[in-house]
Amino acid sequence: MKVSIVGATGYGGAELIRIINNHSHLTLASVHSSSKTGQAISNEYPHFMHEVDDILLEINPEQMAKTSDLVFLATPNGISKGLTPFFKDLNIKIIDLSGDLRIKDRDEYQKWYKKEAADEEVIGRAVYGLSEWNKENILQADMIANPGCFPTATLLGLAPLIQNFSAIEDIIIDAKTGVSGAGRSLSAASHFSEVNENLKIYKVLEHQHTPEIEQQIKAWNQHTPNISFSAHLVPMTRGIMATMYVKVDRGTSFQEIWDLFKSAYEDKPFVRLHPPGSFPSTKHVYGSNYCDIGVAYDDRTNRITIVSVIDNLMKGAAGQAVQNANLMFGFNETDGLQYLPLFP
Ligand SMILES: NC(=O)C1=CN([C@@H]2O[C@H](COP(=O)(O)OP(=O)(O)OC[C@H]3O[C@@H](n4cnc5c(N)ncnc54)[C@H](OP(=O)(O)O)[C@@H]3O)[C@@H](O)[C@H]2O)C=CC1
Ligand SMILES: CC(=O)N[C@@H](CCC(=O)OP(=O)(O)O)C(=O)O
Repeated sequence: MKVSIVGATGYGGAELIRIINNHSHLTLASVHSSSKTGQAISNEYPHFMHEVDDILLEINPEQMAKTSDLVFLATPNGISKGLTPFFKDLNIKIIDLSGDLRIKDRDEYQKWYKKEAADEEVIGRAVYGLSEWNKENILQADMIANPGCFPTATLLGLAPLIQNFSAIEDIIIDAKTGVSGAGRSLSAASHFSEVNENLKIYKVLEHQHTPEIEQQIKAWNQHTPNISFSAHLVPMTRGIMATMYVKVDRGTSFQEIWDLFKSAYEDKPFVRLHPPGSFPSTKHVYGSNYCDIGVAYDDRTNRITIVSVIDNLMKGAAGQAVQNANLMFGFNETDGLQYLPLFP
């Protein structure tokens, strides 16, 4: 299968190139840019030198549909909602890495993203690509809204509880991310001297991933309460850790919780449970498509602590996007993604 990438000069696009270069069924047909056409992608990213030297092309949906079966849109929020209508009647599947097509309620999107939402029809067509939990719909889809990085870590950690435990009182999500989550473009917030030796909370009560997480947990169980979510910037390049505290309104036991997680994830190749009493760190998944999870239960407070880690550029973006492409085209779910994490 041939694929093209819009936004190839960004971190998500570059990670897609790295994976596709190693994939047995996906081949890179073309890379596209809105600002650097005519340059080689290896000029932008010298680590691709002699392996991927494709020239960046302009974004021409009709031309792309002639040479590709699938296009990845690795563009900032607000761009793909304008691009997707041009692909509408063309024979090409779409995986959008941005937040544009994830939120079904247009008013909610506008409230949290502070941008005009995509057309109703496009949003209706897009299938939410949380690979582990929406497989049946992804298999049939021709357009995927790839989940956000924090929602991926959070939802994989919460799923076994929300889906099976009806009595949940309260959910607090305390999340941390590395700086590559902000993309490649320059900003004061990701400046070395403002990130190094610093720990910063941001977008307090305003984070755009809040409605995405709530949309999915309420789809699993409509009685689930709203979440308290906070994001922190940590001086590291890659990685997300979501530490979640879930209060239940009846006594349970570690064994009951553990059994739910074990049965939820025993057949899911990219979700690994840490043995009781041990917890993952971001380096356990660095550069890989794994989501590692650790769980504990405090019988003094009736709170369950879940720690979920991913690499934001892999399972949080490009890795999950390729996992979804594998499902859409009927390949093995793990094709091209069987990297062991880079350690140390
Ligand atoms: N970084 C991460 O960890 C994650 C990112 N995402 C999402 O994935 C998407 C890509 O993120 P990321 O790669 O980090 O972002 P970057 O900022 O690194 O890259 C985005 C790319 O989009 C291109 N672009 C900018 N404006 C336009 C435009 N008007 N039309 C077409 N292309 C444009 C730019 O390339 P050029 O100028 O060459 O066109 C740029 O390189 C975003 O929506 C992000 O929210 C999702 C999960 C995790
Ligand atoms: C460090 C940092 O700024 N991270 C970004 C990650 C957003 C992202 O990539 O997700 P979307 O596709 O939903 O925008 C943030 O927290 O907003």
